Amino acid sequence: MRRGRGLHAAGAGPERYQGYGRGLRGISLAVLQALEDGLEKADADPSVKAVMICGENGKFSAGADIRGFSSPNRQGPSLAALVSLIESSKKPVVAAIEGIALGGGLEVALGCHYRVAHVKARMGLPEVTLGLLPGAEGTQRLPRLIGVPAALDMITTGKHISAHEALKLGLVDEVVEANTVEAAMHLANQVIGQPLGPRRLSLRPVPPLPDTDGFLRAARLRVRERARGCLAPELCVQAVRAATELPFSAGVRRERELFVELLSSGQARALQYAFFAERAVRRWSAPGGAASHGAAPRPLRSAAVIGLGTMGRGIVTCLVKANIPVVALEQNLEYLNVGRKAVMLLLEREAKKMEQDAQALDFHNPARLQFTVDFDLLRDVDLVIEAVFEDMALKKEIFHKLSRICKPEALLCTNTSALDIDEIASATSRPEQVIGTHFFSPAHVMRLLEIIYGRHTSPTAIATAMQLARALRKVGVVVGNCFGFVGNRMMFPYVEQAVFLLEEGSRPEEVDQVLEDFGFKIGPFRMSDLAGLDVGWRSRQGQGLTGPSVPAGTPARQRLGRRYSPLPDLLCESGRFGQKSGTGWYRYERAGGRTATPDPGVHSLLAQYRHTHGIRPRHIDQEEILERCLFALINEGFAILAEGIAAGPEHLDVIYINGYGWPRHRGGPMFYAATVGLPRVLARLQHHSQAHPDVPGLRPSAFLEKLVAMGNPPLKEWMSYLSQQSPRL
Ligand SMILES: CCCCCCCC/C=C\C/C=C/C(=O)SCCNC(=O)CCNC(=O)[C@H](O)C(C)(C)COP(=O)(O)OP(=O)(O)OC[C@H]1O[C@@H](n2cnc3c(N)ncnc32)[C@H](O)[C@@H]1OP(=O)(O)O
Repeated sequence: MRRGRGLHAAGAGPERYQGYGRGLRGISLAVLQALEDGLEKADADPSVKAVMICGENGKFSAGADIRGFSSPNRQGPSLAALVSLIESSKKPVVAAIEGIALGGGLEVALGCHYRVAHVKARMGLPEVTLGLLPGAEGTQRLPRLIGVPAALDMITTGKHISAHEALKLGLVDEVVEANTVEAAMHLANQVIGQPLGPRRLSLRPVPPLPDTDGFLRAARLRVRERARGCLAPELCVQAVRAATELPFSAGVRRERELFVELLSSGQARALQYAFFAERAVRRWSAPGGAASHGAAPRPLRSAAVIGLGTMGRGIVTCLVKANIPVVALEQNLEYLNVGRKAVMLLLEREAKKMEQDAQALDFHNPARLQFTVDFDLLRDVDLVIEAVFEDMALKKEIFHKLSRICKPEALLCTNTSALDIDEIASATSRPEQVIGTHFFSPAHVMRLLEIIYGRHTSPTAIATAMQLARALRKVGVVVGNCFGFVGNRMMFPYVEQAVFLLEEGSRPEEVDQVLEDFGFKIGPFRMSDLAGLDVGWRSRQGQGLTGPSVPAGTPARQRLGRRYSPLPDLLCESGRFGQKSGTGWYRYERAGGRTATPDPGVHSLLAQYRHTHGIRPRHIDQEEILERCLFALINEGFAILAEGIAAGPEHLDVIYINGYGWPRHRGGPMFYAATVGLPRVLARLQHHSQAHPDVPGLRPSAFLEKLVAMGNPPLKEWMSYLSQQSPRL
């Protein structure tokens, strides 16, 4: 059998037919055409008794070309027609699934009469993650094959399942360890002459449930709750409902209507943008022209983590999960023992979640995970991640020690959320090996890794840190060095606006509600309570914004000539540190509790505060809350782009989606700004800035003004309007 590119249609008889495509980049029109031609020929050729369809290079198919959904020449309908054509073939058609069968690829396999999968193959219908539903009749065939609950789970989550799971569900007929194509040919030869009716999924009834309607109603509520405004999961449920209530052809029509609704919702465009943005950020560039394509990473065979606080514990856990042997270091035995217990607990929980793979973690083996107070054990590791608390002096002391102890090529990472990487690097004799790796809490869960290069960081160090992100299954985003880097720097004006809104008349729960309705996983006040209000308090003390170092006579609501709100400081001074102390912007059931309840104590504190400062509270509507918080954040994003701290708007969006709970179906803050339209963002910032002239965060960035003056160009062209690339890139 000859193998080319793309899905192949081949005869199990003497004639073979094949089609060509673009492999992982999706089923192309050429592949569709070739499959159609092949099938028609096979049907017409009496010497062909059966047909086998396989992919190229060990991959069945990654599905439709995602870029095609936003192009005027959409290929959708012909894919559905092809699936029907396969199913109606008079000769048995067998799918040989190797590697992956995703989306339209799996729908092609569902049109086949039999499916054979390689043991390592993975299958799924990830359309929902792209804001769509399986629109080539997949929502109608899958429930008929594996039942409503399992089909709904696959279709509404988009998860990939293993060959073994697929076999258990009845999605495939056979799983093989050897040659899948040969096994499929063998099966094809065996089934020649057997009746095809029962194998045609469109002719099968959907297996009934005791209460299908109740099940689907509950499922709809569940996905709506989880989706936070994202339409696709709910419409997926509606499509599956159609399969249970309508004949196949009417169900297909309903599927198509729902698909078109999703395609035109704007959310699909945002989610597809996010898909490509996450891939685009893998390509990075740094000062002096260094870039991903020219830099090779060093091997990462072992690592050390310094500091077993919340962040350190999570980082150790993800390194162990990534199969990288770790030395975990604390400053004394007492802290080490506390840290060790916490890490073991985390790993046990992770092992439970991973079920059959748990043994692979092997974390009781000292060769995999070692706890120590001895810096000398860091001598040979390839990578050190320092994760002590945010204290510049302490970090510098540690890095000075590291540069004496570690081997010369070891990568020295600091887990910091805001501190100057160059200053930390200056404590070493090898600043080219020093890099910032900003993990997000909980570090073993959150997908983002902000990677910050300093003035001297080498391209090899950046490439190695990106490799680390990949090994940890995180999305690494390379950014420049400035206070707060990208994520936190954009977060400061957002949180600042949220607090100003409280001064002016809002309540924490109102502001949170508006932002959670927008789609954020958690509003700014719930988030601050979760992170701990003392963290920001300590940082503001360090910056001289609050505490004894503030010069006498400084107005309470002003610092450095700009508006300042002492409200968060007042909360901390009264022992309100958030969840950990049981009170913060909200009240919790106990210290460490997680259920936030609006707190009358905070309401009266706000009333008292406004009275003290002569502020007359006013009603603030949802639009103002949204605009002031979001546009301030976006405005900072434009300043970051103009300064060259990030290579493009996609970087900011990927950071926000993966690290800050920005709703993915809104594509990230910069994509959202483009959706709203830059002229409107500018006009509203101008409006709010006029109302609050002492708030620099609302003053429109020059880059935003320039883009509007240049006619509101599309997001992908923004960076070309910077007069020269910033010195940092
Ligand atoms: C007018 C309306 C009519 C209504 C009728 C509508 C009918 C609808 C018909 C069909 C529905 C079918 C829908 C689909 O099939 S949607 C696509 C579903 N597939 C996916 O979502 C898979 C997406 N891809 C992945 O998850 C991964 O890429 C992977 C698991 C396949 C491989 O992962 P990895 O090895 O990590 O590689 P990369 O992710 O880095 O990918 C490499 C490279 O390939 C690009 N790419 C991957 N998949 C696609 C794709 N499906 N389309 C386009 N491009 C794809 C990816 O972007 C990378 O590109 P690079 O960054 O430029 O290298």
